[in-house]
This record gives sequence, structure tokens and C-alpha cells, in this order.
Amino acid sequence: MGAQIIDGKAIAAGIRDTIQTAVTERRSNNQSIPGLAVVLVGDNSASAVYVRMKRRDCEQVGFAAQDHDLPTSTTQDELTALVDELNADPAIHGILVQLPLPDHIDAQAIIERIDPAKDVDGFHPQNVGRLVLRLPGLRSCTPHGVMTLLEHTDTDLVGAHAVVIGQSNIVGRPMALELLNARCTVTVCHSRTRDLQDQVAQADVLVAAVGRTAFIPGDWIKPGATVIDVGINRQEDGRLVGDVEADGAMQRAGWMTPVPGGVGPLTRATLLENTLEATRQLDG
Ligand SMILES: Nc1nc2c(c(=O)[nH]1)N[C@@H](CN(C=O)c1ccc(C(=O)N[C@@H](CCC(=O)O)C(=O)O)cc1)CN2
Ligand SMILES: [Mg+2]
Repeated sequence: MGAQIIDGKAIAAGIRDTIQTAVTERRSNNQSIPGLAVVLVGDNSASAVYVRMKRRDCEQVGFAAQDHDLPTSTTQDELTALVDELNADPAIHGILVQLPLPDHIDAQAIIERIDPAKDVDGFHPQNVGRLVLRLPGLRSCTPHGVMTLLEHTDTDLVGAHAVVIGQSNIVGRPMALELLNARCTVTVCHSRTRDLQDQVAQADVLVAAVGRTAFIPGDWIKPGATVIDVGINRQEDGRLVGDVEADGAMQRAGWMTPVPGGVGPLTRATLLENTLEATRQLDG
């Protein structure tokens, strides 16, 4: 028996269709069209790919994407001034500053400069705090997208033991909160965790967000577990692989995301959902 595949590509396509319909309706009701500012600083090649995809997604659903491609030499003050301008622009409902930013830029200061109402990445402390407190707000795209993927499985989250591997601000920490809010019992593992294998073996739901090729051997997976692989690791031959050793894990898991075509498409689809939500909150 092999795991059932959680088809992120198909699920994301369904979300884009729903959003496209909502935008068409807004247009015919003379309501504002969601405007997303997509800010890319520097020449990180992976970021360039992700930003291109996000801009293409916006075009497909009928959002107005505003492109800001800035050189690596952009200063903190210049980027801050752009964020201030976008905060004040009524045609912009969402501001996305692609990460990572160049080393000389204080990324946290930029994140905190974004109006929380336009923070469609859900990275602003106010939005993270709202997630902690189980209040409505803009929720970080990858963890929120993972919750959407889980809704497309028969995984019973209530009381399930969820193990998150990784403690980053973008994925691991908000992921643990999302799972806790869904009433899982949550364990967060990281580079100092003792006996990782033992933790993984107890996971009914495993979320791997480490960024290291095949870091989790497939035979560690609890039989029947739901495995969400957030890792996107490019191999020398150009192939993308996850953090979980896929062939072995597929033999044991009940459900599993592929890489590519699992979490990544949901990160982008959730950005669109957040931008539509921000537009509704700002303009009705
Ligand atoms: N401001 C942000 N920066 C970053 C975020 C984020 O959510 N907001 N997350 C990651 C990267 N990321 C989004 O920007 C992202 C990564 C991967 C994908 C994706 O669709 N991946 C595809 C494969 C793409 C490829 O061929 O290379 C897949 O997994 O199928 C989308 C978004 C860091 N920065
Ligand atoms: Mg949702």
C-alpha cells in the first residue's frame, strides 16, 4: 500500500478559479480590484522564479500586480520609503516583499513597516500575535496553505500528534500555532532536538521544513501518517526534492505531499486568498 498523494497543484488551481470568479464579481459590482505590490530586491535566482510565478498567478485571477524590481544596492531608507508609499496607496491592498532580502537590509524592520492590514505574507508581529491569540487576521501563506492541504485529506487533526521539524519565523513557528489552533498536540523539533527519529516515529502528522535534501529517512515515518514536505531542495541535476526521503516515506505514509507540486503551489494560492481578504477588509 502506498501513500495517497496530496495534489497541491490541483488544489491551488481550484483556489485560483474561486478567486478569479470573486474578482469577476467585484468587477461587475464596481468594487475595487485587488492590487498586490510585489517587491523584489536583488538577484537571488530562486526568489526571481517565485516572484515570476506570483505575478503570473495575479494575472490569471485578474488582480492588479504592481512590480517593483530593485537592485541589490537598494538602501534601507529607499526600501522603507517604497513601503511607506505603498502603505499610503489606496489601489494597493497587499504588499509582498520577497525574502530573503540582501544582507545589508534589516528585513525585520521592513516587515514591521508594512501596514498590518496590507501584510498579505502575515509576517508582521501584529498578525503573528493575532494567530497566537486565535484572532482573525492575515495568516502566513505556507502554514495556512498546509492547513488547506490537510483539509483535502481525511486526517483527523483533533488530538493528533503533529510534529513540526523546523523553527523558522516563516514556516516552523506559525505552523506549530496553526496545528495547535486545529487542536493537535504539537511537538516542534529543531537542530538541537535529541533523538529526532523517536519524535518523527510518533508523528500522526509530520511537517518537515528543514531545507535539507532527504533529511528524514522514509523508514522513520509512522505507518499511516500524513506527511507534509515543505522542503524545496534543488539538486545538481536541476531536480527539486524535499526534506523527506520520498520513495521510502511513500511506502509507509497514509498521505503525502510531492515535491514539487505539493506545498509550493499552496503558498502562492494562499497569497492570493490573503490579498482578496485584505481587499475586502480595506474596501468592502
Ligand atoms: N515574502 C515571502 N518570501 C518568501 C516566502 C513567502 O511566503 N513570502 N516563502 C518562500 C518562498 N516562496 C514564496 O515566496 C515559494 C517557494 C516555492 C514556491 C513554489 O511554487 N514551488 C514550486 C516549484 C517551483 C520551482 O520550480 O522552482 C513547487 O513546490 O511545486 C512558491 C513560493 C521564501 N520566501
Ligand atoms: Mg483557509
